[in-house]
Amino acid sequence: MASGSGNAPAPAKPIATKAVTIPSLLQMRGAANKIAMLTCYDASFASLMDRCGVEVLLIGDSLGMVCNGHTSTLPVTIDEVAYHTAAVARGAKSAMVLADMPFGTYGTKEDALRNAVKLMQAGAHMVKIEGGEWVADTVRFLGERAVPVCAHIGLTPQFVHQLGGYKVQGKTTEGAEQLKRDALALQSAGASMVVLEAIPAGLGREVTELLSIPTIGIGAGPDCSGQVLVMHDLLGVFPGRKARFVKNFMDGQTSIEAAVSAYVAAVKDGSFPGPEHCF
Ligand SMILES: Nc1nc(=O)c2c([nH]1)NC[C@@H]1CN(c3ccc(C(=O)N[C@@H](CCC(=O)O)C(=O)O)cc3)CN21
Ligand SMILES: CC(C)C(=O)C(=O)O
Repeated sequence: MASGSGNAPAPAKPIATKAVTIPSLLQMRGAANKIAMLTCYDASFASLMDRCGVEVLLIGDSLGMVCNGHTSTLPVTIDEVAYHTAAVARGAKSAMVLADMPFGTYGTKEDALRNAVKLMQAGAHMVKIEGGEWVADTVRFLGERAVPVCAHIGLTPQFVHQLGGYKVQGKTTEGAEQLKRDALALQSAGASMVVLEAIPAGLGREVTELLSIPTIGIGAGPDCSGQVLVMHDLLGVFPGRKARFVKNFMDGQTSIEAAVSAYVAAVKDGSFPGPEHCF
């Protein structure tokens, strides 16, 4: 307790008080200051997460599963993501707003630009695209037209039918080599960040060391530049099967704010993910 503070309680001080930007995320990566990302779908949670110091709010196409009860992300439309993005953008003060490009919205570069513009005009600061080397041209095309891109490789849920389920990727030597080629191609194309989903922890570390842009892991081990979770998993309210990388941060907490703060603290101090959350 600070002395001489009188009777007035100290006002709750938000951790992130300055706008999170692409340069500030790059700087965090360089300083080994872990980046905390969470999915977010509405203004009230955006405000809460922002106050708790979450640096990036992802309007994930997971919204089709956690908000709408679909069994995959494929039914999600660009207008649905734009609607939730506008809500999150109204609630966020400092956090970066990152919006997912849903299934079927970036098949051609022209489609990608037209749809990304909808998300940027709804309030996104960056869009996320699933795919490797083969989407690098799209990443470059968007970047050249003022749309920053976060790439997403490893387990890419829009490919669920080709992958045969939500399975760990990059387990074979060939798979791991392809993932590294994908990561480098996406960085060269101008990606500002890359999400690594459900890959062996060692590969998550290797890809992070290979790149100079931030890597954000979900089931990709503790050595990524940051971590992301679906908020319904963090709060223990998703009724479906839990992936290995999920941790319920409500355990032992009495408020959502405390749970989100515990997540941010655990990402920052490196205690999340633990070995039990890794592949
Ligand atoms: N609530 C929720 N959380 C998520 O993380 C999430 C969604 N929904 N919807 C979109 C995708 C789907 N995701 C998933 C879903 C399941 C697993 C899963 O159960 N994986 C197995 C891997 C099995 C293996 O190959 O060994 C696991 O045990 O974790 C992984 C990612 C991630 N995303
Ligand atoms: C699981 C995260 C990374 C995501 O892409 C989503 O929420 O859709």
